[in-house]
Amino acid sequence: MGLLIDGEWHDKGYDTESKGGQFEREPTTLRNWITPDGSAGPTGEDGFPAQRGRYHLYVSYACPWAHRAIIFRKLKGLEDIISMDVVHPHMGKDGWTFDADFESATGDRVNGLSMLREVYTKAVPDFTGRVTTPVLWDKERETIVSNESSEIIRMLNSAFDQHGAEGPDFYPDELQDEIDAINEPIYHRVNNGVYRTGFASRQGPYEKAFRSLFDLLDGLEERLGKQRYLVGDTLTEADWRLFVTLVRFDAVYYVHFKCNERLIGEYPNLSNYLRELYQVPGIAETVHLDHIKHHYYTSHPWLNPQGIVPLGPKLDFTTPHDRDRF
Ligand SMILES: N[C@@H](CCC(=O)N[C@@H](CS)C(=O)NCC(=O)O)C(=O)O
Repeated sequence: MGLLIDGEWHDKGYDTESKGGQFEREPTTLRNWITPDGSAGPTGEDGFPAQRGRYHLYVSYACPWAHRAIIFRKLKGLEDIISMDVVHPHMGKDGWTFDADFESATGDRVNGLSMLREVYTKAVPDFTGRVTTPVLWDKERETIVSNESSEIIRMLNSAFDQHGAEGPDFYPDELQDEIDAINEPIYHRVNNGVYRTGFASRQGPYEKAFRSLFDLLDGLEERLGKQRYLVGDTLTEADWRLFVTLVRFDAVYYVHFKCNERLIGEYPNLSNYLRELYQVPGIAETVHLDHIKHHYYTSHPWLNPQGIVPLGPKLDFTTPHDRDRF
């Protein structure tokens, strides 16, 4: 694992010690937007109009942030409109690579590169920052549109409506305030919270992140006992953002990140909700537990020095759920 500084690769992990043992995720910096007419979005520059065949997603099947983008590409019917390549699940001293010797890892079929960091330096030769997935690439301008998943999913949700996108609107105008309001704590305390728990390098920050995570999971369990989805009876972006963490939880976060107060399988509402989302047509094929387990258990040697990938647990998200009671 490492990062680019002025375009040069440095094999360096996360610096939690200078932050008192806390893990802090660095903000993403490449934040342009694809828009229907190519005008500028809320951040970044203009010149990225929605077009069939022009854009490409680089993803990891292991990564929850990339998983959001994979889900939106699938549910919005964009698979023939936006192409996609999948990195190797192991993130070692070179960071993400395009080695294709793992089931469903594709290599780089657009730029023919061997490491994801080369995609970054092709776009920004003096790039400084972590080399993260997902990356939304513009084949025409040969540059990165965005590496911020929360914004990529908003583009996929609405920018391609005139170019064959289908499926529901997961961020409808009338629910935006409520969606934003629930996304905020879920991002800090659950999506990023599992990382804050797992990457904490001192006891105090670990316990703080752990408590904040499970307090919110308890709150979500209660909320989902009263309504079908996070925002009433409409399946929205907020649910997909939570789903990607829940689906990894029992296989990885519970053990590897020491998030072990309770399994998701032990929460009646959260586990039924997780199964309902998993069973939405198209979603199961976006979930690659082999990539997920291989990535986490082999890519953080300070947490799991031998890199043994556990064989369990036995998980079955296809059994019936009870969410149609709402
Ligand atoms: N804010 C980014 C975060 C993406 C992210 O951190 N991805 C992880 C994989 S799960 C990554 O590529 N990490 C590489 C690193 O930290 O060096 C997003 O949501 O798109």
